Amino acid sequence: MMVTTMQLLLRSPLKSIRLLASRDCSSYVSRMRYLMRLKEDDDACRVALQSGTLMLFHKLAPLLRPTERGIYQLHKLQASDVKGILGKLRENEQLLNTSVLIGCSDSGVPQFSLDVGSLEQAFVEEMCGGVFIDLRKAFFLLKGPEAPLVAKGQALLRWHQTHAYCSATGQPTQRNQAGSQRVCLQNGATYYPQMAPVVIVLVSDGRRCLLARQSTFPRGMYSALAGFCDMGETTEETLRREVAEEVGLEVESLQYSGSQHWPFPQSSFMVACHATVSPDRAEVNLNGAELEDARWFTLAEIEEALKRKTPPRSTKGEPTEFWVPPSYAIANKLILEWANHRKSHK
Ligand SMILES: NC(=O)C1=CN([C@@H]2O[C@H](COP(=O)(O)OP(=O)(O)OC[C@H]3O[C@@H](n4cnc5c(N)ncnc54)[C@H](O)[C@@H]3O)[C@@H](O)[C@H]2O)C=CC1
Repeated sequence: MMVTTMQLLLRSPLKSIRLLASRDCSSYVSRMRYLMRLKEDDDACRVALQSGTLMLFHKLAPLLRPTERGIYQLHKLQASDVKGILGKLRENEQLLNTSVLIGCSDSGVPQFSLDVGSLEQAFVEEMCGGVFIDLRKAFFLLKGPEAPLVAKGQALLRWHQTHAYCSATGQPTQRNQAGSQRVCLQNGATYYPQMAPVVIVLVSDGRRCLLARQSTFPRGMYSALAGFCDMGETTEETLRREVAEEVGLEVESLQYSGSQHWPFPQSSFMVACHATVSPDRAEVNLNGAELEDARWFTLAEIEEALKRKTPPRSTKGEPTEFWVPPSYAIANKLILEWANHRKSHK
């Protein structure tokens, strides 16, 4: 009797786990190698564009599509859809080639983003049945992995819009088809898209956590401390310096939590950590030039704030109570982790 591969897999669960793992891995590896090739080979990238999906932006505002259930989704188009719109407007199809490569879906479809800011906004919206929405608002509306995807798409387009000239020669720079680099036509210098590294830290004294607010924050919102890395600094050095500068405290220990690309106001690479200070050296000495307030919060206060999906508002529509950044911000993740840790160690 012939034994099929599937039957063999069913007989040996351990083997099947190994096989599935290696298949998943190879599909991830092949997708990453494919993207690598598209970044290196302009012709291959132009071919991929014809069968890939496109996220449209208008002056950096992403195109979303309202669904029947009242939620918004990223509106993904094909190259042929965009060509149709360009044809109706009698615009040159070359605009399509200004798109940038963002990634590759799980099923291996390449993803691009394109800014159609030179076209009439209302016409494109009508043609696509979507609406261009400011990125901050879009972040609130999108669910799951769509928010980071749209942030990445916008960040790369923004970088190209602001790096059309070489900072050494003042001459135009030329991009590759994927949009992963620009080269100065005069001196050959290569420029790569950049993010500014930022350390964000949730400080705890073991019992409470420290949150702060700037005067520019929405009313009532407190967040973890954050600061840009100085040239040559390590994560640990930035973290210790920022905590000392902003609230006058000395960090005793720190622990890495995670990271996030943050598109506001421009691309930052957020490195998130937890840190502790000694409870008998926890008196805040505020740097009023940077912060409006910094306070210690108890677990009960934090749990209350985490429960609120939207900030509580007065009749005039202004937030009235303390609230924390929404779930898509890594500050929220830090606060949630701290609360869970405190609950399990009470
Ligand atoms: N995703 C999240 O959960 C959170 C993200 N953030 C982000 O972290 C970043 C840093 O936060 P803050 O220090 O509060 O920001 P901030 O925007 O108040 O910047 C503080 C100062 O840093 C300097 N600065 C601005 N851009 C810089 C750059 N690219 N490189 C070096 N220095 C720069 C300026 O002097 C500025 O006044 C901001 O982009 C902010 O949006 C902050 C809190 C939460």
